Amino acid sequence: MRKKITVVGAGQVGTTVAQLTAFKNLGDVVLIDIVEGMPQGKALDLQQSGCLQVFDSLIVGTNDYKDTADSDIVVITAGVPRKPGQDRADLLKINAGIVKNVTEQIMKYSKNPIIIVVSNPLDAMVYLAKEVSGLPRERVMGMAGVLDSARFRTFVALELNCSMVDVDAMVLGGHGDSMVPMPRYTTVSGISITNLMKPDQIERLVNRTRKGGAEIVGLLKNGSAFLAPGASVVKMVEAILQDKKTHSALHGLSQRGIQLEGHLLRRAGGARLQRHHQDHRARPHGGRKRNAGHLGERRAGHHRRSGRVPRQESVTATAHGLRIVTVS
Ligand SMILES: NC(=O)c1ccc[n+]([C@@H]2O[C@H](COP(=O)([O-])OP(=O)(O)OC[C@H]3O[C@@H](n4cnc5c(N)ncnc54)[C@H](O)[C@@H]3O)[C@@H](O)[C@H]2O)c1
Ligand SMILES: O=C(O)C[C@H](O)C(=O)O
Repeated sequence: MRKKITVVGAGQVGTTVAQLTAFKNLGDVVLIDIVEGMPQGKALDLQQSGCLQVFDSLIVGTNDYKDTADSDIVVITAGVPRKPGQDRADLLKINAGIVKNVTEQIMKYSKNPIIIVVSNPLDAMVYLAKEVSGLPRERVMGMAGVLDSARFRTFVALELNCSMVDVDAMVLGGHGDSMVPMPRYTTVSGISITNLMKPDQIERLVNRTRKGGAEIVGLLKNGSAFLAPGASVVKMVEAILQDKKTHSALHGLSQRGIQLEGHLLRRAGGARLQRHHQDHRARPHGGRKRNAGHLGERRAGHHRRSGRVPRQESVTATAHGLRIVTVS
């Protein structure tokens, strides 16, 4: 049976996901949006590239959730992107309504899909989709780890003037300024960048990675990144459908089942939040202060050496005074 991949939201990210999914022949694609005619037009356009790009995936554009029935994977990109000067969290109210509605519609027609959430603020939207769908946590995940790691890899490769393919990077934590790039476990052909770069160089790249999305929003002025995000989603789709067991799948799946304590509650008001006073920043070159980035790095390092995939990583995001628990 051919796999069925539904992409909700036929905007910038959704269209890129549909196109790359088809180009890689990963299965049939359903592209759904609330705007009438638009997903149909894009689907037809994409279908007509099949004989040129050599794929035989069937591409359906629709506004009707019946067409999404029995999807194996559903990618949720529906929602508003941020504008320059906005934080991802500013999208929470509007996108929470959209993601809730989309998840309810999806679950009417697909019993046991794997959901990959893209809409921002990512961690909160993953949590919402998991709660609304009622699916087990391993079937609801967000796309961010793959993208954030790809950005770190790119910046390292550009800095060292080496091939991006030789760079392996790890970024843990939520998709925001509190993300934790891990320099000691970021390598070029197996050599840690802490042996290849000066501390201030690394700090610059870590900060650029954390602000990677905002940098592109500032340049585009009307919308946010979509090419690397689309490619990141398709990397995850491919890893899942082909059970690739690659570490880049781990990056993606490390976002799986994120439980974001307090983010939604904080907006709802009145919730008691866990506040942590530790500095959340990763400290690539040590220092006496133990912080969340360091602890996360250590734990991940231990698991890497022992060959085990970390079952659970805790990362403290002091930016919002919240505790994010990432379960993989
Ligand atoms: N997780 C990440 O790393 C990452 C990366 C890039 C973008 N994003 C987020 O993904 C979202 C989409 O970004 P984009 O650039 O594709 O935006 P876009 O505006 O180009 O596309 C969004 C699409 O969603 C559609 N939509 C809105 N409400 C809908 C609904 N109820 N049902 C179906 N479709 C609906 C819109 O009509 C539009 O076509 C944004 O929230 C953005 O912040 C996240
Ligand atoms: O920055 C954004 O708002 C979009 C996305 O989260 C990204 O990191 O590119």
